[in-house]
Amino acid sequence: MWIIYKEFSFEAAHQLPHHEGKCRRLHGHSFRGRVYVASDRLKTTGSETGMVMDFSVLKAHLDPLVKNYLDHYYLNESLGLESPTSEAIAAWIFAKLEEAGVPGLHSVEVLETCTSAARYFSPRLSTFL
Ligand SMILES: Nc1nc2c(c(=O)[nH]1)N=C([C@H](O)[C@H](O)COP(=O)(O)OP(=O)(O)OP(=O)(O)O)CN2
Ligand SMILES: [Zn+2]
Repeated sequence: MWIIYKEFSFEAAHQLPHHEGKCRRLHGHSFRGRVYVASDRLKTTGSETGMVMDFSVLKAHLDPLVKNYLDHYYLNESLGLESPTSEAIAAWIFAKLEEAGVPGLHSVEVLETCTSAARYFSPRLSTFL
């Protein structure tokens, strides 16, 4: 079994209206993230020979999401989430990539700060934690 990932990053603002502390206020982060793809085989033909998937394929899926919804956006609005926690953002990105048909999509991780992150797994892989 192999698992590969592609990292992405974006600067964005959000607020968590239910939070009883500082995160209730409008604030921003330099978010970082990783999209993970898993496979039990490597490609045996073409330019992706020896790969689970070319990293550039993942980048091509991520770039429009970053450009159109994530980078320099107010996430409550751009993602249509009342409370865009790291958990909710990771699930939102996962759903978009799943909708786009990324094969072998395993999980999406979103790091809000250097020390805080959430990772959303496909429900199909709920036993794969
Ligand atoms: N499970 C979650 N908890 C919190 C989230 C979240 O998305 N999921 N988000 C926040 C806030 O948005 C906050 O900006 C980030 O939290 P935190 O790690 O507390 O940030 P700090 O930089 O203040 O961390 P320190 O370790 O205290 O420096 C809150 N919780
Ligand atoms: Zn925050």
